[in-house]
Amino acid sequence: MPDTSPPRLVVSGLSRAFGGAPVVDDVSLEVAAGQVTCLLGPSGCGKSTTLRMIAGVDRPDRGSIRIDGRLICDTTTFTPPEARSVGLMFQDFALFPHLTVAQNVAFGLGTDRAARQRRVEELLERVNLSGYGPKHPHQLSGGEQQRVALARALAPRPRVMLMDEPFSGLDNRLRDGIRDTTLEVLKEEGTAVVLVTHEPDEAMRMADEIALMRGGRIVQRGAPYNIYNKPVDKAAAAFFSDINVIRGTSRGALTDTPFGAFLTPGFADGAEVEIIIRPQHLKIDFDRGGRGPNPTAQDGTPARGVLQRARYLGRESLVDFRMDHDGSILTASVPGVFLPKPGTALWLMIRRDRCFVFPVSR
Ligand SMILES: Nc1ncnc2c1ncn2[C@@H]1O[C@H](COP(=O)(O)OP(=O)(O)OP(=O)(O)O)[C@@H](O)[C@H]1O
Repeated sequence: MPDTSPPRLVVSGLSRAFGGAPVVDDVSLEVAAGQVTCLLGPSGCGKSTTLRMIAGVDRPDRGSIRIDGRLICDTTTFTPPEARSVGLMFQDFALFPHLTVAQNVAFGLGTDRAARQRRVEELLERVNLSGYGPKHPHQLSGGEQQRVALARALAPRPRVMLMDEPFSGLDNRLRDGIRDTTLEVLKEEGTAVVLVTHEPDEAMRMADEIALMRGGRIVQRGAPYNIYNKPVDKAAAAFFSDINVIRGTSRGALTDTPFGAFLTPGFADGAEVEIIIRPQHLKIDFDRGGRGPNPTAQDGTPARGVLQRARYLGRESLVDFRMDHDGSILTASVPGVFLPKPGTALWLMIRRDRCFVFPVSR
């Protein structure tokens, strides 16, 4: 039987202005039980304000919020935060220092002692901290404290979990492991999650769906694969990685470039376009006595450039070229170690299936 129950969380047309300046502008979201939606965007784009309205610590000027189909907030209704069944986790999550780990986790639970104890043990096991119950927060590492905070937030079985940059206070080396543990626990608990982050890697790692925000609006929503591979515009592409931009003019639905002609359907004759390509989708070939490889349907025509700088970053090498045709700099990334000397002439080709074409943005 198809599931006809409403999504766990439905946010419709949420808007908020401060001093007349819109900060959140017509934001809509649906999050199903067991799903993680990441609000992703640069600092100041309105992510935290959106989260605060869902939490009930701020009120929207317009729009509505529903949990399990129940209206908890619109311009006339306001359910207080503690009655929303919402769990919160923020960057500066503070455990109660005078309480033990077990008491921290049990904090929001009811009065049935045995049930409390069962839930605390269950959660400490889930976050791999069985046996830590009697310790105090100061005896724990930052990562362990973070896991206790997660257990505490999840203990009352919130219908929706709201997380604002929950990992940003942690050491880089700890982060990936804690992200994975957190995701596993959230999935086991089956709660709907809205996670705010400004880090694309974190969103790609955690999210079932990414809502990309800019200037208070959601500019694109979708699975990480789609957001990365079908960005709505140049800025959306650039948010996830360095990009290369090649400009041209569309004629007869084609744009001629030193890398051959690109299909640019839907553009009027004379329209200026930008062809966007990520560094990992540039292919490099060696110079064969002043010539590159032969053009192919997939990679187009090679164009010659002179290596300016090559850097080894561990997993890959990043190589900057000054292109012969116009002196522009293009950046290619190559898996592993690739460190030719500056001044080396090489040929670049562009993976046609990996390009995005947009109107010129000024
Ligand atoms: N209570 C407030 N009064 C006035 N301005 C506010 C208030 N809260 C937020 N703002 C402003 O709204 C804008 C968006 O803030 P918000 O915290 O939602 O952004 P964000 O995307 O979460 O960014 P960050 O990652 O830096 O927190 C900012 O310009 C901020 O200064």
